Amino acid sequence: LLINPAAGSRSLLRVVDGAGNQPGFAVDLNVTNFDQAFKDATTTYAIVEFFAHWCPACRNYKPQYEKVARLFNGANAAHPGIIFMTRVDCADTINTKLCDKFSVTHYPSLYWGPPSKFVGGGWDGKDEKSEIRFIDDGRTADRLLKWINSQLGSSYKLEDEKHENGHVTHSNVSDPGQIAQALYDVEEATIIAFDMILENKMVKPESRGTLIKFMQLMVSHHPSRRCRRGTADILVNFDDLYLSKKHGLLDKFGICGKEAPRGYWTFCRGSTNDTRGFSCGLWVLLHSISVRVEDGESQMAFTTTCDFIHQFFNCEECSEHFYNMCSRVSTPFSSKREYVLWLWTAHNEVNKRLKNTEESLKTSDPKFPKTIWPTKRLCPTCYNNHNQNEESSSIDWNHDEVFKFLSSYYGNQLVSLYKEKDEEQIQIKNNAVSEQVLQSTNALVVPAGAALAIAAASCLFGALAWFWRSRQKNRKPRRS
Ligand SMILES: Cc1cc2nc3c(=O)[nH]c(=O)nc-3n(C[C@H](O)[C@H](O)[C@H](O)COP(=O)(O)OP(=O)(O)OC[C@H]3O[C@@H](n4cnc5c(N)ncnc54)[C@H](O)[C@@H]3O)c2cc1C
Repeated sequence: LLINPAAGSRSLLRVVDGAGNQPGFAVDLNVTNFDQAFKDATTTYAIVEFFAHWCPACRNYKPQYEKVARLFNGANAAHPGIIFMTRVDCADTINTKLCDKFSVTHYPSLYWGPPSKFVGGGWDGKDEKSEIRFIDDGRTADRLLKWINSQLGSSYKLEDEKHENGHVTHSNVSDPGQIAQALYDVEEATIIAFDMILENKMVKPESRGTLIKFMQLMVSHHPSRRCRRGTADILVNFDDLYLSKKHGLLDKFGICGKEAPRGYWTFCRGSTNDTRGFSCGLWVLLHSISVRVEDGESQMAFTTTCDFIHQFFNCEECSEHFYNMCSRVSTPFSSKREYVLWLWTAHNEVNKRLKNTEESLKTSDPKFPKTIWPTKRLCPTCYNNHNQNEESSSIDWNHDEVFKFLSSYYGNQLVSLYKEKDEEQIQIKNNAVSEQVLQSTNALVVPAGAALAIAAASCLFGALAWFWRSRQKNRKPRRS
């Protein structure tokens, strides 16, 4: 029996069950590995199917369950990082006590909950507050997926396929719908960026302000709701966490909360593990912030991003080259359009440079060669001259169309797909954050961080943008 302890990771192993059946997508667990598997799971939710191998209905149910597990488990999952799908054979005597703990009375029985709640957990059907729930309508694949969709507010379909990087030669010229998958990558890139900053102890007195400003930008304009909220939580506690050197506490907070998936790349997955990933996710983060800022914030977003990349992106060549491009800007940006188009042009300058380097050194990802972007196929109207070769050194761009395209691609196509936490939890968090604000006396944190965090926790992001801007205008000079 095989089980990958990093249950949610990309390399989830297929399992051969005791009866020598074909490997499946659902992961077979037993009492010896049950707790560990859920401790290690990086998904937001888990499902456990309790079955008995002698039960004919369970044998018939297995292909149904597998159809759903295919969507969420394994290297080819269409929706990785969301649900860890498992099964336990209650007819195996070593599992008797485990099945008793979940009050399993008939087979198959399905349970749903956050992975951590299954660790040492159980279910007796009486505790209404239990986060583990009995799935009362999952008898076919269709019905189980419908039940899942009703929980998550999602619209997954049994036919969904992984955004397959390899199915066309030039994947980055293909399906515009793929960008919807990028939200998880943006979250992961955010987590990695902040992990690196902490691990490498990159926050110095001279770079602290840049980090705070970038986090403020994220609180208002990160496309992921849980990253906005996680960042707000950290900002509120920023002084405690950094000045008191309690860096370990940051793990407790999590820049994108604790539920954001780790170990997956979907939109940014390269054809090998050492291409794409983080740097692609970082670009998508920067673009998605750029299309969300207000006109009046564009210059601040530009300088903050330039400083952040310069001080915290620890690819030296990348950060220096990017900063050079920043330094060439002589007139302050007065509109979001200008900033969005500048970032797009800067990215294309990097693409152009890397295209030559990668071609000569043969280091490109064969399935993702660098191109001037967007290609004609992705945005035909971005090109004034439809006959012009995309490789041409001076493409006649229709900048209005490019701006429209970028605003949609990185804006409303890139949004949080998961369901909001329940209202009660938000309220608790909201109260906790408000408490912090009342107690805080730090001039920097209160206006810039805590106030944002309250709004973030309340999900009032429209109000937040207005509130923040008015604060920015009225902000008193910092205490030295
Ligand atoms: C700020 C920054 C500077 C970098 N500088 C360097 C460097 O100097 N040297 C180096 O070797 N690597 C550099 N990198 C890494 C490099 O740019 C790529 O991220 C990496 O090679 C992975 O490429 P990719 O194929 O995933 O596409 P990426 O270039 O990472 O792009 C990610 C996605 O963004 C979209 N995209 C592509 N071009 C544009 C555009 N012009 N505007 C908007 N969206 C676009 C595409 O959908 C693409 O798949 C830098 C990364 C960043 C974030």
